[in-house]
Amino acid sequence: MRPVRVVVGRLLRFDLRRYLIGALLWLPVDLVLLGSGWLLKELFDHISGGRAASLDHALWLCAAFVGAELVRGVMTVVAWSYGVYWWNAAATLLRANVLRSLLTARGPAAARLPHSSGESLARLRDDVSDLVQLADESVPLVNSALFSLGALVVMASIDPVITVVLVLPIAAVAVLSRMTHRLVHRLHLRARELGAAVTAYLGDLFGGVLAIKTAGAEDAALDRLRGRNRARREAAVKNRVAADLLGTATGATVEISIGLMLLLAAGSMRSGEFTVGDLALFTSYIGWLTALPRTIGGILSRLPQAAVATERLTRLMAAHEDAAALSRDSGVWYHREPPPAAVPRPRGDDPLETVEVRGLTALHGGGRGVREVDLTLRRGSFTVVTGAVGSGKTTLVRALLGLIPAQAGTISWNGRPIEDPGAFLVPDRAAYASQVPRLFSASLRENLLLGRPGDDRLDRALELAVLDDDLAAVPEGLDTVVGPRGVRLSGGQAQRATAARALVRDPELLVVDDLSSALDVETERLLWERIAGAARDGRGPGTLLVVSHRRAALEQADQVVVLDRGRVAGYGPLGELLESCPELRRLWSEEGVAEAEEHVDALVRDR
Ligand SMILES: Nc1ncnc2c1ncn2[C@@H]1O[C@H](COP(=O)(O)OP(=O)(O)OP(=O)(O)O)[C@@H](O)[C@H]1O
Repeated sequence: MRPVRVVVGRLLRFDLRRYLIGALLWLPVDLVLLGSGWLLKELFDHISGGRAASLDHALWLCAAFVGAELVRGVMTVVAWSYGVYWWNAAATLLRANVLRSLLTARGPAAARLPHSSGESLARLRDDVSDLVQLADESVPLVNSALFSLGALVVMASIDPVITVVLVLPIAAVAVLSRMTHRLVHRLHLRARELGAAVTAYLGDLFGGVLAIKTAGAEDAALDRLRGRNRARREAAVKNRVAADLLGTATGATVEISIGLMLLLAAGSMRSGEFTVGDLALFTSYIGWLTALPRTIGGILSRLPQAAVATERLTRLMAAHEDAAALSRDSGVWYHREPPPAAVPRPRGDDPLETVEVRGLTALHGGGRGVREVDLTLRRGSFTVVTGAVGSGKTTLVRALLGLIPAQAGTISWNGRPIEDPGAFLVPDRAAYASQVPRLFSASLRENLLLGRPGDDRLDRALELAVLDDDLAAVPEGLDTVVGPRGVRLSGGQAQRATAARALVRDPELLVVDDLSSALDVETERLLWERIAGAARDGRGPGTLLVVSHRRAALEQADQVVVLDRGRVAGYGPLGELLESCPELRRLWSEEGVAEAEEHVDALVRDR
């Protein structure tokens, strides 16, 4: 439970002033209750003739009671509205810390994310809410404890015996909550898990609408959704029934208490020791006295939920970050402007001379990947990684860039080992254009710059990525909204946009993962000619690491790395390898056939 204490403690402190103001606003709400009970007692004593009756006095008491209740109503609205602000700020803090760690902290973020984005979102929504809710319970806990103390003192001063007897059923509520909290927790957790599973599946469905339609799998997909929803509904009903049963037991306690009080008070009332006003006061306090055991029961049942939430959220963050980082006061910018973003590293600071990879082993869950790869990238070199499908090309470049974890090996920059490649090999030291393009629903300009200032680098990047002609064809040029909610670019355009996004960062090392899947031979040839030409003239990234099996790329290369089932099968200049490496010869001849076929197809199309 220590991590939960750390998170809740920090949540309470991060905006202490607002938290205290919120708590103080609730205080009168509970204290007015004490006063209302006393006013009721006075009123009923007057009406029942327990005191010398005076209509004026009774009316004043009525007015005071109504006034007190009005004040309580207004204070409830004010305190609640203010509390919402704190609640949201606390939730934002947790979410911002998780996102910050996912986006910036050391270590590959992909390894920390659950399999579906829907599940990640469900965690950011539900787990965060569980933690903030627990912290928020501290206010009713203190207030109901203060009210209970005050009420018990007042009641005991009137009739200590009845007070003690009344407390017994209320104590029973606390015991009941304690006894059932494991069950309630288990049911809650199950409902949460199944809810997250439905959210995750919906996310998959939305992402895969086209695949489902083209496979004619609509019914099967809906059946599966219904199945998951059924399980979720059953869990939700059980969860609700358990919570409501507990609530009903609490309500019944109040009625039992009132019954007990009537039985016990009957004799004293006849003798006049216990007045109608006392009865009114006791009745008005009893209902509110159950708030304390209910709040304690609620906190006890939330504690295990909060432990699960803390663990799940911490797992989304980098390995070295813990509950303290989850709730670190990194600032929530509601009313102020956030501080300016960190200024990119100035150029010329330790420029790339060599990047050396030694004994790099990066394996996926099934044991596939790359083993013991050695490779040296010199300033100004053009290196092509090639190999058959599944030979480990993507794994190699991603492990080099620290985007997936490596089990062994070192990567050095100018002879010095890089401790955390994921944090070090970033723009403008290195930029990566991945094989699968990812465009956001924003203008093409925003997609390429992603927060960088736009300058002449953008035009140059568009030209090097052979996107300049395509731009003329899209309706609003760089201002055209692309991505899932905009104009759909073709596969080749999207891949070149990804390449342009990497180029605009003006990196010293440009890493490009297999563009050939969506580019025709001629476009790819033009692209490598432009990029290699720019590297020679100093107008583009000096050092290139490219995954490709196309002749267009291989012909530009100073050195080629041939991978075969995760191991280096050949490493050197193209000419030498074509003589010494059978695997490259095989790939080269296959590629020649493919290019010839593509050429013939183009001729037929043009005719
Ligand atoms: N996330 C993963 N989990 C498990 N296995 C993986 C994962 N990613 C890749 N692999 C496996 O690792 C091996 C190398 O994959 P990789 O994507 O690096 O090959 P590649 O040479 O880039 O293939 P392609 O030419 O198809 O892009 C393959 O056998 C692949 O199935």
